[in-house]
Amino acid sequence: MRIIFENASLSFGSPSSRQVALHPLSLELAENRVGVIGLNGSGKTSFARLINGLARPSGGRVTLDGLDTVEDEAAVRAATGFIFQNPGHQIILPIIRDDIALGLKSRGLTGQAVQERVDAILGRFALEGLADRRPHELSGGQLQLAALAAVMVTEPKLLIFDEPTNQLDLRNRALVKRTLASLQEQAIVISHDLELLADFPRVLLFHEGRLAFDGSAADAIARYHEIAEC
Ligand SMILES: Nc1ncnc2c1ncn2[C@@H]1O[C@H](COP(=O)(O)OP(=O)(O)OP(=O)(O)O)[C@@H](O)[C@H]1O
Repeated sequence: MRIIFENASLSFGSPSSRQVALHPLSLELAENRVGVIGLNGSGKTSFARLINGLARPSGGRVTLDGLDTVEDEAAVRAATGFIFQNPGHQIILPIIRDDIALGLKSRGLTGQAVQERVDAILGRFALEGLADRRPHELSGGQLQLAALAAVMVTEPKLLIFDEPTNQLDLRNRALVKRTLASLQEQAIVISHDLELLADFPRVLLFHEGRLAFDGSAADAIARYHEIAEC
């Protein structure tokens, strides 16, 4: 999808105590992989939430293949999948299989059609043996994959990951990294795990609500080190 920010901004609070999360931003993204880095509170999640319409711009507009995130909110939501920082919060039903089916049922699918698509996505992520478990019976990495499966079962064109390796050990990080690398879908990945983004073609660095750098992963990470140390 071609994502276009036209002077899009996001702020909170009343005019007398305004908190600017993202200053007006104009940019265009079409790469298959885009990384997003920056210090805590720099505006990364705000940027991501503007893309899928979870946040409405306070000024300007954001479009995805010409769909406006406000005017065409339902179509934008259907085209995008957001994988939250804490998969434990994302999975809401007690059994993994039922949670994965939920997104399909809420789109009006029933019976065999749901079963087939759930089985297909479980197979894709090698989760078949875990499908009847409860979320607390999975490891952090398995939970992250289950959350991803629950989003991907509805076949969004664009995936947005908010810190997918947060709190994962080295083995689970590697699992998530391999999974990301194997996805055909377009993905925007917010992460403090710089290794995860090292081979991304484009990385955006946010600082104090502004885009501070936009370019190769190596250059963005080098600039991030300079910012973090001052
Ligand atoms: N709902 C809100 N109300 C008020 N201020 C907010 C709200 N959401 C975010 N902010 C502020 O906007 C700024 C940017 O927040 P954002 O969550 O986009 O940062 P981030 O880069 O994703 O941070 P982190 O790495 O800690 O997740 C922060 O100063 C934050 O406190």
